[in-house]
Amino acid sequence: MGINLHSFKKRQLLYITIIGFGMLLTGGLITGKLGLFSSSAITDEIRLASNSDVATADQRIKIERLLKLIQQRLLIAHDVARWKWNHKRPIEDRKREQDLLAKVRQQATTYNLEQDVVVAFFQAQIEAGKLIQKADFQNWHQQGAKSFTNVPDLNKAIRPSLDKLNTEFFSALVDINPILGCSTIQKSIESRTQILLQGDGIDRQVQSLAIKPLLGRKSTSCPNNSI
Ligand SMILES: O=C(O)C(=O)C[C@]1(C(=O)O)C=C[C@@H](O)C=C1
Repeated sequence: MGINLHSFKKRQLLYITIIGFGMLLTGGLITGKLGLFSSSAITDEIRLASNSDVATADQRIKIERLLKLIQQRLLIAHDVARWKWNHKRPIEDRKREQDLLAKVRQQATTYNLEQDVVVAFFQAQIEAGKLIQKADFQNWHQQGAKSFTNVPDLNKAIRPSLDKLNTEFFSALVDINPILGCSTIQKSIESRTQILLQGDGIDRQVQSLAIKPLLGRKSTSCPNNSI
């Protein structure tokens, strides 16, 4: 009796599942055939509701390339901090920041990018890097850390490697710029950030500071998700 009841319940569940799938399938076919809900805004919403990352493979490559560059730049901040700790120099160097931002503002025109967007992006990278440096200093103060050995020179090695990254940043920004306004892309940047933008000192605050300018554009649905 127990066994019979069990198998009856199992069969009931199977029927319900089959009917459910059937309804979903016919529903999909009918809406597909009639072209109902075909506006990209609605499909985007449906996709977003079911999956937070619906970027195409090509779009993901662009997003990941940019996030990897952000990560690389942020991790260099530890070397900057070590050099400044050894040389008892303040974390902030306003002159260097101003020079750097003036340079990228100029470069933006060469790359056909909006100047203010580019400046905001690099400013965010500088601010995020400073958060990492400040956390390092705080830890070292608490630990009573001494001078570090084998630290690359700020002017001869570290700053040139930061500058070198800028060329790659521009190429990545040019690539991603046309799709930055898409809500799907913005969602994907946010979700890939949690996975890829990781490493020593890169906490949530640093992450969100670094990607904020990428999410600033008014979010619209992409007319065609295959851009
Ligand atoms: O070059 C430095 O001295 C750094 O500390 C790096 C950096 C940057 O991220 O580019 C960060 C903070 C300074 O105010 C200036 C520049």
